[in-house]
Amino acid sequence: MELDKMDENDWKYHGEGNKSLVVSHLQHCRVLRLLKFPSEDSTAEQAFRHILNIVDYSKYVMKPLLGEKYVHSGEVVKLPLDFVRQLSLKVQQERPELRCDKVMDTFSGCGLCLPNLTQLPLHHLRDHRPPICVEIKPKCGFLPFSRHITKECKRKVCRFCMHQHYKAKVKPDFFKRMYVALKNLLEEPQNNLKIFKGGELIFSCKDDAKQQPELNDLIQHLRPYFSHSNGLYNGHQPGKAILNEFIQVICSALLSGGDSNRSGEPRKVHLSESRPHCEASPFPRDLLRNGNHGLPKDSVLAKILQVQMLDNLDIEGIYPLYKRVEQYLEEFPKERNRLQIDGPYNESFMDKVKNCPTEDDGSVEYAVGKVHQYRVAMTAKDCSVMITFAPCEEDEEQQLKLEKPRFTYSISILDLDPKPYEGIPHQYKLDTKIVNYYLRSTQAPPPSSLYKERQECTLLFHAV
Ligand SMILES: O=P(O)(O)O[C@@H]1[C@@H](OP(=O)(O)O)[C@H](OP(=O)(O)O)[C@H](O)[C@H](OP(=O)(O)O)[C@H]1OP(=O)(O)O
Ligand SMILES: Nc1ncnc2c1ncn2[C@@H]1O[C@H](COP(=O)(O)OP(=O)(O)OP(=O)(O)O)[C@@H](O)[C@H]1O
Repeated sequence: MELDKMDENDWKYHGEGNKSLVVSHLQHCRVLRLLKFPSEDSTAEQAFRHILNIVDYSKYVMKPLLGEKYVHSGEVVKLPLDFVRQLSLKVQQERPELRCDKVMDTFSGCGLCLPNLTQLPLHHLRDHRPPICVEIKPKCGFLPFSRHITKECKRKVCRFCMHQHYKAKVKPDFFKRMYVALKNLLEEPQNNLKIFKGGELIFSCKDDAKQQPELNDLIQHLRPYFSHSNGLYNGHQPGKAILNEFIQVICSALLSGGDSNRSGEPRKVHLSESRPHCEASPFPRDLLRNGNHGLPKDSVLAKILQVQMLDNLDIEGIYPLYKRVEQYLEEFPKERNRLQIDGPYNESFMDKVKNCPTEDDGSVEYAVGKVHQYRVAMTAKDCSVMITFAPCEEDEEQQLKLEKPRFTYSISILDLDPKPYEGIPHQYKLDTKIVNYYLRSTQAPPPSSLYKERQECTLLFHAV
């Protein structure tokens, strides 16, 4: 990619979230991630610093915690301003209305260049069928174990379920739901699930998607990849067989640990054996009944859960520590840099995350260490996982161990941006609102709404 010869016609709109907009190259397996801001009053300097922070945070903090193989930090590129402005005009009509409250950064001339993770590197492809990519957000579903928790319901119902209740929508949580969840995901129109084919979005459940997803269309897209399934179920429900196989492929990849095919039986990590489960979801109990309660140790989901669990004090335990840091900074404002409150996110920041004292000795160092850990956990609670697979030849190295057909695959974790220190008071208030709303609305509800709530918070199996 020659940065001085950038042409907006070589790029197309790929997707966006709350904080960034992504365009993909028409020929090369690259994307550009451009920041978005609430208005055009941010400075180029701020935007540049922000994007450098994103790369450093990914490289020095999240990558060592989550694993080299899953994280692609990308590189900051300086883009011609004219190119960025033209690009912004070009993509505007593609943007979902709900996301247009923010504008693309057209003033800093900076972007993040990353591999297009919806594609597979070309050398893997010896087949005419383009890669399929599934993107999910494995939101946090574990119950907090902190002694600082004041509301008993937080020990029984996970924040995820309560937040969904608060937002009146449902999102995926892989730790508890896996296979059944994927089925549910495909049918639930408000989830964070995207499916790409050859880099093109073919299925999206996100509420900002332009069209509602159509399961039958998805089955048609998937049919050529699972053609041997067509004869199953006596031909009555070939769509169901195809979806089942598709889900199996995704589950195998998510549980594979990247090298399970080389080391034999994947090792299990028993994360939930003696832990209580969210009462709003019957799924963990079902899993336990089947003895299937562990995640393989090196699997992407185990890695993410491990980092999410760095939040071991809960926001109720973190908020007083945040106030301790604030009080200290009021007295010693110059200490902000040494404590790396706003970065830089380098090895020294990582040291503070890793070597935070286990017991509160009343020091500001302890408070800062815990606040940093909390922010890292927040990032892991909001990241996305992309599983990209394509049919492969028998002798290819990284394969999913399925009888038939065989796929080559890659797994990546994306959206690993730092969560702002200033966001902690907001998180604290939000937590109170979520819990209070949950308590208010679940105390003595009419029978019909009780039933509805359980449906919303749990995973139910529906025939496809
Ligand atoms: O608060 P949550 O759990 O709803 O997560 C927010 C996400 O909503 P989701 O529920 O995943 O659709 C939200 O995603 P969407 O905008 O809904 O796609 C953002 O990721 C947000 O993070 P940030 O403010 O952009 O840094 C996320 O906020 P935080 O991670 O900062 O809480
Ligand atoms: N490297 C990549 N390769 C392919 N697609 C990508 C890549 N990075 C991002 N995307 C796509 O662009 C979308 C938006 O990117 P991203 O999640 O980073 O935005 P965000 O604004 O940070 O999200 P959030 O709303 O969670 O804050 C993703 O959901 C994904 O579909």
